[in-house]
Amino acid sequence: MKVVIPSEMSRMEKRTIQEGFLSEDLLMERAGLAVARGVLALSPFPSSVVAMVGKGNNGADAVVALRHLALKSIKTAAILLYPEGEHSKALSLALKRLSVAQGGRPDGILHFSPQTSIHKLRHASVIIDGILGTGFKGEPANEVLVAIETMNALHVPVLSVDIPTGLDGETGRGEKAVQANRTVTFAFPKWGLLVDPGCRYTGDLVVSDIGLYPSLSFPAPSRQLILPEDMATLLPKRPPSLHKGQAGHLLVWGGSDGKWGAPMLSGLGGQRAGAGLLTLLFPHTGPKTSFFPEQMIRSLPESFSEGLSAIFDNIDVVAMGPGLSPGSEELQISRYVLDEFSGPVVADAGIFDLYRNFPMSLVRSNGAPLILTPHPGEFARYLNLPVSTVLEHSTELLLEWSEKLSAIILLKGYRTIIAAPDGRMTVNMTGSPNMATAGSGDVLTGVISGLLAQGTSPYEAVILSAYLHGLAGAELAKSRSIGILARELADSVGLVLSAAATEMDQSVPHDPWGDILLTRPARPILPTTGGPYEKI
Ligand SMILES: NC(=O)C1=CN([C@@H]2O[C@H](COP(=O)(O)OP(=O)(O)OC[C@H]3O[C@@H](n4cnc5c(N)ncnc54)[C@H](OP(=O)(O)O)[C@@H]3O)[C@@H](O)[C@H]2O)[C@H](O)CC1
Ligand SMILES: [K+]
Repeated sequence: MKVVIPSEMSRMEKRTIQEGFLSEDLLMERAGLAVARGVLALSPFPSSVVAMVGKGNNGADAVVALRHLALKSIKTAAILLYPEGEHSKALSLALKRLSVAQGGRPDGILHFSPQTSIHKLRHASVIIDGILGTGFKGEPANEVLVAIETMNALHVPVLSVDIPTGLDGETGRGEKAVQANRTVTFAFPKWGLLVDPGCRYTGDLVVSDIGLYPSLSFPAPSRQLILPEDMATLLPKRPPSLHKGQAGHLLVWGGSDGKWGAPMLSGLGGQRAGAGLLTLLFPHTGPKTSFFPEQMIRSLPESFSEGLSAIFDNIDVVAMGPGLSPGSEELQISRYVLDEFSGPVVADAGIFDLYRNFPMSLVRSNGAPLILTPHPGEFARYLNLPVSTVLEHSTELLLEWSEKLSAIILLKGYRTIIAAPDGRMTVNMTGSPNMATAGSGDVLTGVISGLLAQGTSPYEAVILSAYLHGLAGAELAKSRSIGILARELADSVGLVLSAAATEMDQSVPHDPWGDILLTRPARPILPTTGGPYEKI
């Protein structure tokens, strides 16, 4: 599904109006109706609905919604943050119409003051947040901050129009934003609503079609969200005559004393994703058998400088780094893999420590595909940045470094983000807290590599793996929400992959109006920055 940033959305809106396809008035009418439906979904029989109204069209949408509710005999009030003289034209008109629908009630349209508005707000069944939408830039001004704090301090359900006020729709940043129970966004989800920490403020997300000009001639979507319907086209094809030699040979290189399990789990992830053959490459001091009998072991010779080509000759994909401890030999082998091996390489875990003093060297001189799969702690160490910076600026950092390294980068997290050097970005919404267990990330590295081994193209393999890996965790959570093992997660990947290939329900949930409901997270948890990732 296409995902946009606010500036892109405003351009589309302008174009729709310029082309004479729909007027601003009609677009707003549809937006306001969608918000009114959203209010009734939160509270089917509201005693009163109050909207906090800024000066622009976000506020106008909220006022249109109030009019539709007022016409259903629901008690409504618009609380204005700015004097009439500062209102947009559309907002002024929407307020005039609201006043008619309210029968000219004097307490239907009021001015905001923290002291006098609190009573109305506290007794509302739902508060509509129409303070700022896609027009928001920088940090919320003081008067907006006061309004945000007032709303967040109350225990009244909040519905945000388009974007929770204070949230940056381009990056998902927003230290002081409205904590919404539901956000009704228009036409396409905004990137900042989906990524962490923005998703924690959004609540349930409804994407409502407001009838934009069809086939807007914008470039192919640069940002997207993976939905079940995208899966079928991405899955590797397995013809009836397939034999293991055609399903790809994956080599996982990694491990060190105390960490031999990591590459084994990556191998298992690759096998559960369908790789035909799996070899683990260990130093000569490493184990000679795997925990899993289906995995072959190859030991590096004591002096390996000449023997590397024989090892990598018949390999289709290399995954390197799980459990790896950095050293000069490791640097030498990684250089061989990056520069001489011609297939795709997936680099994880120990590789980031290996290259942390010279991050710009983690590139492939032969131009073959490179995929990096750090978690925020690894990415922060690799870039020599605080973890909090990586978490706050994940969108920008991924775009910058994926271009610099000509690599696809997948940043693991509550909402995993994937960036490609050409500027494409994908956010993944599947997952479950039961995946917070050692070896989860190793399995993901394996799943990506396993799909690559079967010929899936790199970007597609990465986004599909993120989706499947999260789905596997969510499926497991149905029977066990705590205490799962990474090997069980790998098993679950195999099951969801099989189900996806055969019988998966490929429709996106939607209500009778056609509004798409994207997520129903538990009561939002406030974001954390830094800390735990530094320890792993
Ligand atoms: N997408 C669509 O097709 C449609 C969207 N609609 C709705 O319109 C809003 C966007 O409306 P817009 O008027 O462009 O912008 P806002 O309402 O979000 O913001 C209005 C003013 O807010 C001021 N501003 C900006 N940043 C801040 C800040 N940090 N603190 C305080 N105030 C801020 C700014 O005014 P200035 O005078 O300060 O420049 C903005 O002008 C969209 O979100 C949808 O809800 C249409 O209704 C239907 C079509
Ligand atoms: K808003």
